[in-house]
Amino acid sequence: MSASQYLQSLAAEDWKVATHHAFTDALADGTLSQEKMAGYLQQDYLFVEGFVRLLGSAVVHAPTLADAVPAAQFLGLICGPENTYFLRSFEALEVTSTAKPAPETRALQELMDQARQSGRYEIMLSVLVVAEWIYLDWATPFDDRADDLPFWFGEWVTLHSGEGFTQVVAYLRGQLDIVWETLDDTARAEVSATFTQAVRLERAFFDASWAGFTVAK
Ligand SMILES: Cc1ncc(CN)c(N)n1
Repeated sequence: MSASQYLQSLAAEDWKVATHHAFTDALADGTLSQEKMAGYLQQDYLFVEGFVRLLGSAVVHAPTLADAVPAAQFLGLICGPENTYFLRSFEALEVTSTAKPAPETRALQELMDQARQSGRYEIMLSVLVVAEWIYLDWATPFDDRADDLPFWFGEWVTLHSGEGFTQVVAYLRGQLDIVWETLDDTARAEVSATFTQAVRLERAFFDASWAGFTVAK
């Protein structure tokens, strides 16, 4: 078992709920209300800012150029097509791009800030791996439906599935698997705690999205 598989197994219950969630099921079959989608995207856009800073920091801390390049390319995707997707969605759903962070969003923002400020590559990777791997897991089974949905649903599935995104997750997991081998028991325990907390917070974010965030108009 790889280190990333081992870490996933530590959070098996939250992982299962987060990747088979009523919220993402409804999103992918197009039955999610526009109100809930708008609220989710507004909160998620607040997540993206911290995520970009964290991913940028991982680029800085990658041991070699070869290790940094895939993360830097992924950064371009987030700041390009994904950022544009958010802005187009806000316009189409007729809501503003700015909202007040909900408690579940703040918890994720704090975790990302802590990971970035730790200055430790393995802690940064723990949060990044969870964020992207969970999305790959829930979105992949719906990959073939994306074209039949309004773009704010369909493109969200497409951005988190397919060959390119599968490679992003494989790269992030691979980096974590490699660095894990260099860690002592204390550092491994810290990575495990960060990883399981990240899974818990991702699940809580979907739970709150399904309950419905207040939408800023
Ligand atoms: C909360 C959250 N976690 C992960 C992802 C995937 N990029 C996201 N958009 N939002």
